[in-house]
Amino acid sequence: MQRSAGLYGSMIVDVAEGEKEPFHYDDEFDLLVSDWWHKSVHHQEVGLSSRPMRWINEPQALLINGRGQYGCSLAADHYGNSSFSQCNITGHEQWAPYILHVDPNKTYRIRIASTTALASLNLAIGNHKMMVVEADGNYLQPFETNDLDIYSGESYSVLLKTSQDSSQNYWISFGVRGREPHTPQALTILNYKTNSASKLPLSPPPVTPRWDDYAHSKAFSNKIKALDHKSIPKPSQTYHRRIVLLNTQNKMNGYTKWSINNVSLSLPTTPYLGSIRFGLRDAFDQTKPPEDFPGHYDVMKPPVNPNTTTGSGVYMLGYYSTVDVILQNANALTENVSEIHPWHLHGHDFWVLGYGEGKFTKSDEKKFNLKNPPYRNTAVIFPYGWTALRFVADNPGVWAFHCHIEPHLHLGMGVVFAEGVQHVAKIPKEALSCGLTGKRFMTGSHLG
Ligand SMILES: O=C1O[C@H]([C@@H](O)CO)C(O)=C1O
Repeated sequence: MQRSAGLYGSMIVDVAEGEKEPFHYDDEFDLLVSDWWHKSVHHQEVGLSSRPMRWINEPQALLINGRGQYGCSLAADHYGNSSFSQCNITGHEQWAPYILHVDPNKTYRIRIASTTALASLNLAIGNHKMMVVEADGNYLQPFETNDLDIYSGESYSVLLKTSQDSSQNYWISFGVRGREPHTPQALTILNYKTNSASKLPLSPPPVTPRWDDYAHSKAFSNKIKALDHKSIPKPSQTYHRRIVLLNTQNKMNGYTKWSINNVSLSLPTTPYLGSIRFGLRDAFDQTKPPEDFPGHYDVMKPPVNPNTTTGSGVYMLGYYSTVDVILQNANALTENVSEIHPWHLHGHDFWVLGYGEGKFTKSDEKKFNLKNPPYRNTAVIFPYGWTALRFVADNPGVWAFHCHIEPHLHLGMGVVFAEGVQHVAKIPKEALSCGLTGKRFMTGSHLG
C-alpha cells in the first residue's frame, strides 16, 4: 500500500542517441495521475485486513501531478448546476492545478501514466482529439481518439495538435470508469498562451463516458495495435505452456481475499530470489501453484465454495520458453458484480493477444491477434471476460504478476513467476539480508 501513500514518480526513457522516434513533436508534457484518500494508508490497510473487511471505498479526489482540489471545483459557477463552489485560486496553492501552457499550431507529446490505487480513468481534452502513439514504452499504430481509458499501471503517449481557436482555453479532464464514481473529475487547463491561464473555457469540461459503458472501454482496447517497428519483437506464433488464472474474490475464516485459482498470494518473509538461487526450501511453499481451475466452475456466478487458501508457491518457467497466460475474470462474492482488474507483469513485456467474453475455451485461440498485438506490461481484464497474454521467459529472475489495484494486491491478487534464476549474474547483498537468507549469509564478517 506504499504507492497509495504517495510513493511514486515517473521515469522517462529517451531513445538512444542517434535514433529517431517514428513521430514528430515540438514539445512535451507529463501527466502523472493518481487517486487520493483522506484516511491514512495505515487506516486503510488495517480495515482491509480486518474481519469483516472494511473496504477503502472510492477516493476523495483525483490528482494530476500530485495536485487536486477538494470541496470546490475549478469549473463550478461558470456553467451553472454544480454542487460545488468555484475554487478560489491564485496559482501558488499546493492544490493549484498543473496547467499546460501551449503555443498555437504546434504538436505536443503528452506522456500520461496512471499510478492510481484503485481508479480506472478516462482522459478527454475539450475540442481536441488525441493521436495515441505509444503504450507502456512501446510504439503503437497511431490512432485518433476523443477520449482515452487509462488503467492503473499503464502509460501512454498522445500527440496533441494545438489547432483550435487560440483565443480560448480548454479543459483537460480525468473521470472515473469501471466503478460507480463518487469522485469528481480531475481538471486542469490547456492554456493557449495567447490567453491568460485563468480565463475559463467556453464550454463545461468533457463528460466522462458512463462508468459501466464497457463497450466503450473494449472498443478503445481493441484499437490498440503494435507499430511495425524494429524495437518491437513479433509475437511468437506458438507457445510451450499455457497457464489459466481464475480471478475470484473469496473468504478465508471470515477475512475477504482475492485469489488466483483459489490461492491468495501471501508473500514470504525471505525474498524469493535468494531462496530459489540457494535452494532454501523452507522459505516458501514448494507445491506448484495450479495451472488451471476446475472445468465446471461457473464464472458468471459467485463462488459456490468461497473458501480460499493462502500460498506463496512459484510458477517456475522454462528459461526462454514461450508462456501463455489466460486471465479469466469471474463474478465476485456479490451476485451480478464482476470488476475490472489491470494486471501488471514485472521484468517483461507481453503481447496482448486478445480479449473475450465469458469463459475461455481452446477454440477462442482462433480470435488471437498474432499479427500486430500490442506489446505492453499491463493489461486489463473486463468483467466476466478473459484476456490472453503471451511472453518469452527470457529475463533471469523472480517476477511478480499482479492486479495493479493496491488493495487487491494487498488482499492476495497476484502470482509469482521465476525463470533462469541460476543465470542472475550477481545478487546484491541487500537482496539477501532478510529472513532465512539473512540468517544464512549475513553473519559475522559478511555483516556491514
Ligand atoms: O475488493 C473489493 O471489495 C469491495 C467490495 O467487493 C466489498 O465491499 C470492492 O468493491 C472491491 O473491489
